[in-house]
Amino acid sequence: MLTMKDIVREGNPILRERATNVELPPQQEDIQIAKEMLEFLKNSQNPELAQKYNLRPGVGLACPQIGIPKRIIAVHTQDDQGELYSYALFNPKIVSHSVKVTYLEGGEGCLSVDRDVPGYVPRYAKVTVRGTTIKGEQVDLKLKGMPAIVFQHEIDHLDGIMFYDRINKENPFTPPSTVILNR
Ligand SMILES: O=CN(O)C[C@@H](CC1CCCC1)C(=O)N1NCCC[C@H]1C(=O)Nc1ccccn1
Ligand code: NI
Repeated sequence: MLTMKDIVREGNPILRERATNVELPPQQEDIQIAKEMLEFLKNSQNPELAQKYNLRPGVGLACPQIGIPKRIIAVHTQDDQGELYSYALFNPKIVSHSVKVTYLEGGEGCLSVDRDVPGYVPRYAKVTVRGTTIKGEQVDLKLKGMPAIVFQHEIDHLDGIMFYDRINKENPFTPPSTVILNR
């Protein structure tokens, strides 16, 4: 099982690389990786297991974070209606998004970042994410709220982008507003 020792931390160049697409249909090796990533998230959200194995609770994980530069992500989170979003996706990409931008009030963190980096992280309020599931099916996930934010955080990892890259340098707490460009 994956534990925190498997999570690479900032400074490791792999977090700044572009991860490579996995071959489709997904091969056994990649399916195994995806399953272990999802398992880690479930374990990390189980108080007994998190304590027993000293896991930091995670709602998402990207393959580069376990030292493998492949385009595989796992998400295990709830939306504000309490609906569970539990997915492992191969080669995920945002195929459409809202103009509207949102952000987590408390800012974001990262299991690969052992420090607090305050500030609002602008995210699209709604996204459609296309990817391939462990079963080999292509899905288009229409997401908003927390799931939308988590998927965007994970897909950024596949392109070597860390959450703090998106925080406004001048004023980290400027609420990211959607500027409709004046034509
Ligand atoms: O790339 C993936 N990662 O780095 C794990 C991150 C991913 C989330 C950060 C913001 C959006 C996606 C993660 O899950 N965390 N970041 C560090 C703190 C703990 C944890 C977290 O935010 N937990 C949480 C948040 C809301 C509700 C419940 N739990
Ligand atoms: Ni992260």
